[in-house]
Amino acid sequence: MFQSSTSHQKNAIKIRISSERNRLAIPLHGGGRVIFFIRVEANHETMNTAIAIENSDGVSWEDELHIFTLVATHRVRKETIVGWVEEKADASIRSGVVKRQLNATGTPTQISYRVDLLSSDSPCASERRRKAKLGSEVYNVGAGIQAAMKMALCPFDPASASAVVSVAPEPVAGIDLGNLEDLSEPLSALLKHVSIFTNLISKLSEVRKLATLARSFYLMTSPRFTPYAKFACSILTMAQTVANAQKARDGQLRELMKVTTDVFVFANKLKLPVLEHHHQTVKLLTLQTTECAYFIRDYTKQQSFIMRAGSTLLTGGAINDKIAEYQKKFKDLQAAFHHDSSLNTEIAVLRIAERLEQIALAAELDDLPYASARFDIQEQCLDGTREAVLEPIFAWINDSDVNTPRVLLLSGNPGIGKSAIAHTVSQRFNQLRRLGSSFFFLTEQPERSPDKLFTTVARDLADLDQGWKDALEEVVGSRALRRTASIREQFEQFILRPIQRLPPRFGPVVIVIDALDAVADPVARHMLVSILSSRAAEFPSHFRVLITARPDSDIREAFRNRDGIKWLAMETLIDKKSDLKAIEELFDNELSDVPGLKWKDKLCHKLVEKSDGDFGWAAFACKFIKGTSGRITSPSDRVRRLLSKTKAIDNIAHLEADDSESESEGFFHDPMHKLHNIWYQHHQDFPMNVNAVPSFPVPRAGTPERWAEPLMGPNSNYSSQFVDAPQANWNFVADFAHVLHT
Ligand SMILES: Nc1ncnc2c1ncn2[C@@H]1O[C@H](COP(=O)(O)OP(=O)(O)OP(=O)(O)O)[C@@H](O)[C@H]1O
Repeated sequence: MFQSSTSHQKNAIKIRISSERNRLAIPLHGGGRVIFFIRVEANHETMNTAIAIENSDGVSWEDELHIFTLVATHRVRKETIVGWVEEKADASIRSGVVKRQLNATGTPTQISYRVDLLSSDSPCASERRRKAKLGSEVYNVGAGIQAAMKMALCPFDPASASAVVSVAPEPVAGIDLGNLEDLSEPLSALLKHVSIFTNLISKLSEVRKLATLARSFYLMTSPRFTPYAKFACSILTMAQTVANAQKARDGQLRELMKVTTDVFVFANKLKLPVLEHHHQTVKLLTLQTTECAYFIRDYTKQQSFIMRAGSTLLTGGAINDKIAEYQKKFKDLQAAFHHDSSLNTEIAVLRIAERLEQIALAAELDDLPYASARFDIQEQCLDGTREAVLEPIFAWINDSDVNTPRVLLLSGNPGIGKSAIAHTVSQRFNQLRRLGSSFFFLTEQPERSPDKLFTTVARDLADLDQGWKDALEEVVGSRALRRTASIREQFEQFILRPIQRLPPRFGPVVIVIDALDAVADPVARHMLVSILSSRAAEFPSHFRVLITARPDSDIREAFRNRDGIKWLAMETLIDKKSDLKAIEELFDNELSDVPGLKWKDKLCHKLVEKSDGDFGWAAFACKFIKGTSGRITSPSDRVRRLLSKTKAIDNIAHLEADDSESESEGFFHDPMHKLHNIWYQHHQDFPMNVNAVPSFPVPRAGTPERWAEPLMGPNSNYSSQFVDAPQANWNFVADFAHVLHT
């Protein structure tokens, strides 16, 4: 094992490991596929190299590890240590390739490795510099614990970060600020145990998923532990970097980390069935750790934050009280494991609980128009799906860099799954008590109108945060103002003004606005799009506003190349392979019990292929196959029916014709959805002229001919409705008719 000397600890060391060809003669037990990997241990942390498989040349790795100690392991069904080397990482081993005999193998086995000091222009060093310069670590939250560990353990190079190390501020009264370097050790230990825990509960999630998936597709209530544990790890990792880079100390914070670590050490010793039994406590533990991680990250990072807050409510006393509350919560959680009881309390969150001073006159917030337009737990992404889209969104939310764009536009074509993402993000941050507000526009629900957006957001924020409530009550002023219908005035008075009065906050506050494209009123839409795209920078740095929309031309134009805006196109993020796998799982769970349907049958697997990764279609297919009314009664016939038709929207009408009694609600039954899809299919652009379209009476069932009838026949009752429509609509009508006939 390499023993790192103190003098080397601050340097990044690269270890390149490769076995000597034909020399890794390790006795294999029991046959089967043998996988080799190298486990490296350093400072009580472990990590594995990529997997290698033996071939005629032996086994070799080309991997870079930025830590010091090394153990080689060999896995035959279960993990077995087949040999190791132990060595001091002194100058002698940095003189080129080193060959060593592995200890503890039956047959003499040699491996060779090289240890290099990283040059200052190596990717690792420049990556570290880049991140240090940004002042925060940007992590792909979902990339997994190993990645987080890798980043965390990349030894800190003071030279590369010195340009950005800030000078510790004067201590604020009541807060013991000293040398933060002292925090890196407890933080490291906490990170290690959170990471072990993440791996542990990922297995638990698997167990739970089986049970969950057996339930209805739409009812996804499974506790989603792993993402939070990953959050916590990633956020703690950021804190660790900052803790390394800055000079301060806080004994209480260290104590909090110790208490938290103790809980994880304890929890990590529990067996899976026990954790399964305590799933509510496990969930609370992961949520509480994430909340605590935000606190530790921002506390260690933002001395100026504390300075500014010092004069208000974030005095040392308030922070100390909160740390004590966090500690108590963790102790309660540990006790819940001990006493076989479950905790049903909410997590402790640092909020400004006391009232702002000098509030002139508290106004009645009920006067502010409010729309019930929040997220719906049943509309979330199917568990484990769309991680490739969710992860960059979580990383953006958790990025503590003050320059992070406040607004993220997630664009995507109709039915691609934008709203499902918006519901998922809302739900996850709601559980963390960090969802400021969520507003889902729906064409068919006009009460979710644009002139209620900002007032609803303002009231939701007031429910979340007493400080916001105070600030809002103070600024809303007269009744006339509270009832203003001007979107701009609402934004300025009910969002921006309270923001300016607020002291800084710990951790992110997330606001989700879904389906901006569904705002039909052109004047209101123009105003909303303009405000959201041009005034993003006025939100405070911990605000994250996620907006989803189809890529209509007005939205594209407004959000393109704007400061403070991040734009992700869903099409570029989707991982089709994993979508297909998730759809297969969905079909498996939904259809395997359907009487008379042999799910394992090739026919059914063709459904997966046919879905082409489209969750909307997959959900529709399940519903259709399980339907009990209509002319086609046998589920297998229904499958055949689905497979015999193209996936084009118009053929769903055909299916309905044969099964006219089948459920008529749902994704493909929404006439507006169909019309938008057909428009997009032909123009690759939005918007179509939505004003004329709602008046089009799309029959809920019928053959394509019947659908086309109102458009095609000059004497038709319906076609007269289009006589006054602008030319653009005639183009649309022509396209629509064309699609129906092809
Ligand atoms: N990851 C997912 N897991 C389960 N269902 C999904 C997923 N993604 C999408 N769906 C389902 O697919 C259908 C279409 O998704 P969604 O409404 O989110 O699309 P959209 O991009 O918002 O469409 P639109 O632009 O028309 O509003 C819905 O029934 C939704 O529940």
